[in-house]
Amino acid sequence: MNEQAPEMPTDSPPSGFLWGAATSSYQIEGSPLADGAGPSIWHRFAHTPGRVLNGDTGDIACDHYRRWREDVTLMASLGLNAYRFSVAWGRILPEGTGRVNQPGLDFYRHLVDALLEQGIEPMLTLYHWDLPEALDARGGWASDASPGWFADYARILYRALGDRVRLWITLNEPWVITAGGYLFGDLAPGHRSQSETPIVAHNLLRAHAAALASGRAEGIERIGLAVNLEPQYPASPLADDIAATARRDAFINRWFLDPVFFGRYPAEMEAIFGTAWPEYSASELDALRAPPDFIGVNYYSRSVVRADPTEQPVGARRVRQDARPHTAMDWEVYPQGLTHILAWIQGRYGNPPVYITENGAAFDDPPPVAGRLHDRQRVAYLRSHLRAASRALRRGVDLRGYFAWSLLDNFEWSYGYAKRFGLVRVDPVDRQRLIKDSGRFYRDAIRRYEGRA
Ligand SMILES: N=[N+]=NCCCCNC(=O)[C@@H]1[C@H]2[C@H](O)[C@@H](O)[C@H](O)[C@@H](CO)[C@@H]12
Repeated sequence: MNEQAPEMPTDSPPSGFLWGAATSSYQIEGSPLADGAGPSIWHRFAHTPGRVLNGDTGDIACDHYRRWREDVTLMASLGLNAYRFSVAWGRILPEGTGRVNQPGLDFYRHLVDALLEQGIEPMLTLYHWDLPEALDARGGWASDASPGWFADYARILYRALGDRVRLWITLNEPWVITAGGYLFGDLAPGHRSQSETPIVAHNLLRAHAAALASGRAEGIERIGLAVNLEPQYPASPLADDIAATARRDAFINRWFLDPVFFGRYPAEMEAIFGTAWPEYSASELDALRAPPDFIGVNYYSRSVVRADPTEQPVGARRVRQDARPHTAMDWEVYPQGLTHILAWIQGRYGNPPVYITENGAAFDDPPPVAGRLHDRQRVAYLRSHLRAASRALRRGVDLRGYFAWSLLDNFEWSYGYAKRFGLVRVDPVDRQRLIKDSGRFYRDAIRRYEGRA
């Protein structure tokens, strides 16, 4: 058996299924201030000593801002029929509001046109963490004005690209934006405030609702929300561990989806944040109800949970499953969790359309040999998770597509370039692209699934 051949069930996916790869602006583009762009909070954060491993920044990254034509050709050679990317807000509105920077709009219009010419469906994420620095100086996502800023920015893009982009995502991972940027402080803007955190989360939900409404007004029909979801499993049947697992499930998985689908927060949130949890009126909560046309699921791993009062604010911690394989991020490889979380969405939120908008793994890749890079662990990860997605399809989940994270090795936030998720290697010195075995595997899997193998 050819070890690269995908051992996957032969049941083919629904017609029109999207096979893509995903990236984000700050992680791949480089040239953060080119052609009139304004700096983002990640430009400042990365240039702040001690914030990013090895002092890495996104100043060059994958140099995609200049190599985007080459990268579109690369996507076509992989047989992708879709590509998920994000727009850098500061390229469009250097000050975050007000004056539009036409060269920024032109960059994304050229990219979209090149994708369409290759038969690749663009999926545009409006916000993937790179808030304009000028808006952070005005309070950022903690500001009551932030939903309006976001809706105005979204409207400019809907009007500029709405005739050629059919799939839109408002926010990428509001949980990570909130927890990483405002609670734990490992991501930009690097705050550590229990009182600020629920306010930021509420403003992000208001911003999603405002961008959805402004999209509807512009006739945009398919607007989603991308969330990182991580199934939580109790470490024991002890009541304390069961309760801790429910709290962590609310904190990670239901904090944002329940408001947009039900117009209410999970009951556990008040217990988690205590007096820092604001009082909300019925109308404030109902204003959060803004069900997306699809859910983007970013799946990486699961957690096995034990109660731990020292781990605040949830009073729960992840228990490492030492006997199981882990990625270079120390995340357990657990493909079953993908099937479980997709079935959970199906049951809880009424079987909405779903795209797996991110799934992949960082491993310490071996060096290339004779023009090949044998990333066996990543091939195994992809194979097992594509099979897990196939099992969800068999259970009737309305799964519309799969986007591998990531197309390219790129800037992995506070880890810099030390963690590599790409199907394609990017040389740290000259940024030359080299398709890894995982990229070849994915290409062959697409052909087989689409019956072209
Ligand atoms: N324990 N544990 N488990 C998993 C926790 C996942 C939270 N991080 C993400 O989802 C980020 C998402 C981001 O969109 C992308 O920009 C990042 O590059 C990838 C890789 O890090 C993922």
